Amino acid sequence: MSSDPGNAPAVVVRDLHKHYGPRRAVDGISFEVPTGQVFALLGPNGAGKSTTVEVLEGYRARTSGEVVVLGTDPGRPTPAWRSRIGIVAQSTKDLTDLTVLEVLQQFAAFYPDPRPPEAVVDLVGLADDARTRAGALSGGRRRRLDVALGIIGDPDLLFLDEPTTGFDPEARREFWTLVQRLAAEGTTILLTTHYLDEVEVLADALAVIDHGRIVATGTPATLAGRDTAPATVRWRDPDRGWRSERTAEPAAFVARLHAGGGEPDGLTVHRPTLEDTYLELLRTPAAEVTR
Ligand SMILES: Nc1ncnc2c1ncn2[C@@H]1O[C@H](COP(=O)(O)OP(=O)(O)OP(=O)(O)O)[C@@H](O)[C@H]1O
Repeated sequence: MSSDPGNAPAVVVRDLHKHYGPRRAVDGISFEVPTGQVFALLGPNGAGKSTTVEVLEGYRARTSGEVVVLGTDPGRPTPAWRSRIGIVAQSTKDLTDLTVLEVLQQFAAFYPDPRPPEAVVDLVGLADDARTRAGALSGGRRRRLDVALGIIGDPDLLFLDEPTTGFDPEARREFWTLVQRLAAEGTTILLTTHYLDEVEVLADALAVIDHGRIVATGTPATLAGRDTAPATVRWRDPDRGWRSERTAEPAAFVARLHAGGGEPDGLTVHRPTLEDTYLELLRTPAAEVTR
C-alpha cells in the first residue's frame, strides 16, 4: 500500500525525461501540484504537455526521473490508484448506441465509490440530453460527456487535457464554473491548455513549458514578475501627438502629467497581461529566463 499523507502534494515531478528516439519530448522538468489546487501546464504545440500528463496518468513509460502521483509511482499503477484519478483526454472516446445516462451508469460500475450518474448528468449540464444517444451529441456536448466520464468515479485528482477546445464562449464559461465547483469540493486538477484566459480564471498556479522544459512557474498574477513589471502610460499630447512612457511608478507619472496640463487626452496605463508575459517567455532563449 502506498503512503499518501493528507498534506503531501498530489503530484511530484523531479527531473522527468521522456525521449522518443533522439527527440527529447520532455527534457528534465520538475514541479509539484499541492493537494486541492488547480495547476495549469501551459505551452505551445509540441511543448511536451501531453507527454508529461500521460506519464503522470500511468499511460506512458518515462525515460528517467522521479514521479509520484497520489503517493504512487504511475509507472506501477494499481487498480485502487487508478480509481482515484479521473482523465479527460484530448481525443473523445468511441461512443456507443447507449444514452448519456446509460454510458455513465456503465462507467460508474467500474469504480468503488462513484458519484450518482444522475447527479453527474446535472453537474455537467447534460440533463436535457440524459436520454439522448451518446453518439448523437454535438461536439461541445460530447465534450461534456467526456468530462462526466472523467468525474464519475469521484476522483481525488482530475486531468483535463485541453478541455475546452472547440467550445463556444458560453460553453467555456459553463465549463469553468464546473471546474471551480469541483475545485471547491477539494478535487486537485491538472489542466493543460493553450488558453491564457482559462489559466487566469481557473489556475492557482502554472508552469510554462516549451521544448520539453519549464521556462517559468508561478501564479497567473505574478508569473515572471509581471505584477511588478514597468507599466506603459499612453496619452495624446495636444502639440506632439501620441506619446508613451514606460515607468515603474505610473501613478506618480500620471500625477505629474496632470499637474502639467490637466486631464490627459486618451490616457491609458498598461501592465503586461498574462498573454504578453507568456509570449515574451516563449521569445526569450531558455538560458536567459529567470526561474
Ligand atoms: N509517440 C510519439 N512518438 C514520437 N514523438 C512523439 C510521440 N508523441 C509525441 N511526440 C513528440 O513529442 C513532442 C511533444 O509532444 P506532446 O504531444 O507532448 O506536446 P504537447 O505540448 O502536448 O502539444 P499539443 O499542444 O500540440 O498537444 C512533439 O515534438 C511530438 O511530435
